[in-house]
Amino acid sequence: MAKSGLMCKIGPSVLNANLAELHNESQRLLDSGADYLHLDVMDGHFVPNITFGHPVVKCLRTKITDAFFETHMMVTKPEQWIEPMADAGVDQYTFHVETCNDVPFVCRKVKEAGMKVGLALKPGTGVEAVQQYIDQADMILVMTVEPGFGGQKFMRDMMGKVHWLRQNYPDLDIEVDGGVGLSTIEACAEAGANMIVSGTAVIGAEDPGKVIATMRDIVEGSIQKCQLER
Ligand SMILES: O=C(CO)[C@H](O)[C@H](O)COP(=O)(O)O
Ligand SMILES: [Fe+2]
Repeated sequence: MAKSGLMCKIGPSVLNANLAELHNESQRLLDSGADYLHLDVMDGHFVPNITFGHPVVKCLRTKITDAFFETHMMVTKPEQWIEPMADAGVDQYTFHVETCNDVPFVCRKVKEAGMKVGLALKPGTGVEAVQQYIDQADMILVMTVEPGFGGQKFMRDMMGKVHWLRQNYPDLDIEVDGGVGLSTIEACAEAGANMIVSGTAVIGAEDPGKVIATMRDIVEGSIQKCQLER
């Protein structure tokens, strides 16, 4: 039996939380069992919405020193924010290939700045847009909503991309983001996603810890099943 190091990781998004309480809300999610924080950065150009940038992330880092921070960069110029985000204490810099003229250059710069590289795909972008760069990335993010807003409906037809990536790259970290919760996690797990972003479904839950634990059980079950079949 082939052995894989694939791990399930649950990374809540604070996008729809009360951002006046960013530190407390983030800490509550980590105390509820989150493995990392998914921080949605929007510039009002790449997506029709604005959230926060590196100054806010830097402040949050002074309060939360030990958690893994991923920034999901929904910005027109991903190369512009590499240094500021590294300085803010970001661990993984996930940027969209649609807006990037030179993906290998940005991957290299992100690594040189000491961060992991995530490559993100909008729903309309096929996996062929990242295929040639997979060896330069630590993770591929398959968006399951149009980026820009939390609380949207999960796009089930994105699972074909996740499945294709998992079939071809058994040990790759594959993240899903958008509309993921208890009613959609099985589809994500069966397709092969191992990094799960969940915003509204976790933030709005009476017991976020229970939602995170249930999603983890389902994803870990799929990873085990997949390993047994290999
Ligand atoms: O990148 C995003 C939106 O562009 C968010 O991460 C995502 O939408 C999470 O929120 P929800 O689970 O509520 O959909
Ligand atoms: Fe996101």
